[in-house]
Amino acid sequence: MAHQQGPALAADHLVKTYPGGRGKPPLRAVDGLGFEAEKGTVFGLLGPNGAGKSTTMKILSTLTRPDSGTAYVAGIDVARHPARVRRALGFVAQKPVSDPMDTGVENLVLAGRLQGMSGREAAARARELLDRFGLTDHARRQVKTYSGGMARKLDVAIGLMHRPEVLFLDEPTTGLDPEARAELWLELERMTTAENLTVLLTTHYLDEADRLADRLAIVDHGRVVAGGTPEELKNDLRGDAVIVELAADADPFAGLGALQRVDALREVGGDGRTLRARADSGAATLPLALAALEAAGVAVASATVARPSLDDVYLRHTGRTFTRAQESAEFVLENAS
Ligand SMILES: Nc1ncnc2c1ncn2[C@@H]1O[C@H](COP(=O)(O)OP(=O)(O)OP(=O)(O)O)[C@@H](O)[C@H]1O
Repeated sequence: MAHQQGPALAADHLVKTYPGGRGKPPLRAVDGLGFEAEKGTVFGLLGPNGAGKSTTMKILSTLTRPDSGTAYVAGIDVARHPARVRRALGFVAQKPVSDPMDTGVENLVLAGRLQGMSGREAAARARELLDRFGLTDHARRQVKTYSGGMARKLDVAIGLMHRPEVLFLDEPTTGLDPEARAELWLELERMTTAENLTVLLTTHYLDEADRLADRLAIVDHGRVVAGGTPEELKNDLRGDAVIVELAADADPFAGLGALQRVDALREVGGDGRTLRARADSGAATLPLALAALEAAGVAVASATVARPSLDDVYLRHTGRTFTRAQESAEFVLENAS
């Protein structure tokens, strides 16, 4: 099924607006978004809840149509040949697709049969995938007895039954405990190599994007605000982050003023009692920052120096920390329900 020349995934100027409903204005969930992913790589769409990642994935997987823009999967135009696109991709949605009353192997074989595989072919592929995901010993147990991590692995295996060229993973580790997340990361890394897959991954976990994605796009309000390899994005920031947590009774504005007067600090900003800045050498600059705060009478609770993280990249490009963006997205979701 070698369809394509050029990138395995390409999206250009995608726009998608949802009707508002109940007197609310329409919502532009995707607003001119574009990216390209090379064959055999993992491409990450990183953004907080509501940034437009799932909608982008739905457009690329033909589940919804964009208002405008183009998208290609495995070199196939999504708008013109949706059935061919669906054959070329595997989709692992946020919600489980397996039937909890069926066994693992039954779920896999059914998925294969639905994709047009013969019974024998489906059984062989199921065995192969159960082995790859370490589920062979649990193959004949009902899925309702599986742990969250095992059920997620089965979902990924179901998405792979028909040997897709491209696998879409929508927030694959949401809801898993740290151990299960780490194990799934390992499996995903092994699998992408073994199957020579191109993977499109959405995530709101910075560490997941950092670990799994060869390249990523940071998505905010339906747009790509920055793109590159995780290393490139972090290196672009140059220098260390200096983070100062002020004492409960300290005045954050006085703290900001004091840090802004330290020559070696740049990009000074604050979020409540947390003040952040960048410095070429964090270790050398931290004492100067603390001295400036002390001279201004601003009490400090703790101070840290850190190498640039994707959180810093996000802050640089969106003006807010990822944690804050995620919290406000969760607040909106809770109040909408
Ligand atoms: N079918 C729909 N109808 C109306 N609004 C929708 C619909 N689907 C998504 N939205 C809204 O569009 C915006 C983008 O949602 P989307 O699910 O694409 O974001 P996301 O980055 O994937 O977030 P999440 O991690 O929560 O899935 C959100 O504000 C969401 O509420």
